[in-house]
Amino acid sequence: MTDTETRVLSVETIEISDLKQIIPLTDPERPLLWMRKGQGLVGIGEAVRLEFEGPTRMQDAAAAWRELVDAATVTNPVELPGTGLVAFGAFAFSASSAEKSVLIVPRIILGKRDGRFWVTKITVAGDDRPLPRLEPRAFGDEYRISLLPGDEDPGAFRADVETAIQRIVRGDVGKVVLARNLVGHLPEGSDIRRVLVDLAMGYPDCWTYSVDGLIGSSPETLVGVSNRTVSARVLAGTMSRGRDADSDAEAATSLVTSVKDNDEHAFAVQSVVAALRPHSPHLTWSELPFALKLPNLWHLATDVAGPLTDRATSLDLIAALHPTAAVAGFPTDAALALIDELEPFDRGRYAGPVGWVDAAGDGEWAIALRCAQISPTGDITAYAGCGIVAESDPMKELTETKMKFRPIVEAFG
Ligand SMILES: C=C(O[C@H]1C=CC=C(C(=O)O)[C@@H]1O)C(=O)O
Repeated sequence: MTDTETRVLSVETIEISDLKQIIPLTDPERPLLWMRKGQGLVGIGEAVRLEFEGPTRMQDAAAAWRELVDAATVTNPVELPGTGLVAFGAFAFSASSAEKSVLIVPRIILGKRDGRFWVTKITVAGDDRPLPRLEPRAFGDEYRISLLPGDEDPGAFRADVETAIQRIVRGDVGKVVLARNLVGHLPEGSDIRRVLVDLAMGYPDCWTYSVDGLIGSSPETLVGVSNRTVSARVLAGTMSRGRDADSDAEAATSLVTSVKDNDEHAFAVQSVVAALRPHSPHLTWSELPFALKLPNLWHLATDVAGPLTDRATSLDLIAALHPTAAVAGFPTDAALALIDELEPFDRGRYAGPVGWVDAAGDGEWAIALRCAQISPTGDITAYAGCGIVAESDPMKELTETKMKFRPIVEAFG
């Protein structure tokens, strides 16, 4: 349902004794999923769909969500994060994107967290359709899909990085994040949950998500809000994993001591802290970033956290944070202008916020990285980008995009 008239929802969460695998429960062709370390949420069906676009898409979503929540009757004795009324969301990176931003309230949500399990059923006043069945569905046929260069070949991407470096040296911008894309096609009727299982098993410490055709495994928490506490994990600065234990340790050491990567990282931390401070004046974070190990690469990482001193919801905070310097650059406006000039494609929801929000406004939102968008006709577009600073080397940045494509390329292949 996409009209603007406020829906009256009736929501009931009950605790259940067990829930094994959650991915088989969601829809094979339009799965709704949010998962990390084996726990999370799946949605079945669509009770309400709200669409947004333009420069105020996140603020509009925050306002629409407040209205929907105010009109809902919620029975929720479980009171864990992710229980009661919840919407899954995915937002376009750019204010001028042709891709819609969405909040989707499923008809049924199943969740597991800290050894507890629940089912939430959501009905819309006047909607007499029976609720979808709540049982695992067998996986569809296996498939292997190759993803090939999309709007630019690797040489053109390297040339863009070279141009970006010149602009940085000239002083137009301090850092810019440039991305490229890969494309492929998913045959009709393919079971997308196969890719999600691969991502969730291969990258258990990342957020594996699927919202309205946007799928991926992101290591970066844009913002989490729980019990009036805000948290974020800022990533920027990347090194490939070593082939053996010694070279891997060396890779981690060279990342944490790299001036180029630390510069790139500092921009990203500053942008997050500046956006969150008005809502959380007593934020804390470590002075030096740590090396976060993923199966395909190392990242420089900083965890930021603090108590919220206002009534900001997680949707208000994604509006305040997006786009961070980890996905746009710094200063933001100059970086966005350079992205518009150099990237020959619409990023869609790549590098935008993806996650969920509940009735209290709490939620978990990642930056949509290591992802692909699957269109309703099966076209797949995968994205990966890199932070460019004055010391960047175009060839190394191209190699970095290849490492960042790995989760998605391997999950489809
Ligand atoms: C823009 C991406 O990664 C960002 C997050 C972590 C490390 C990054 C980097 O080292 O460039 C990027 O800022 C991407 O994966 O497409």
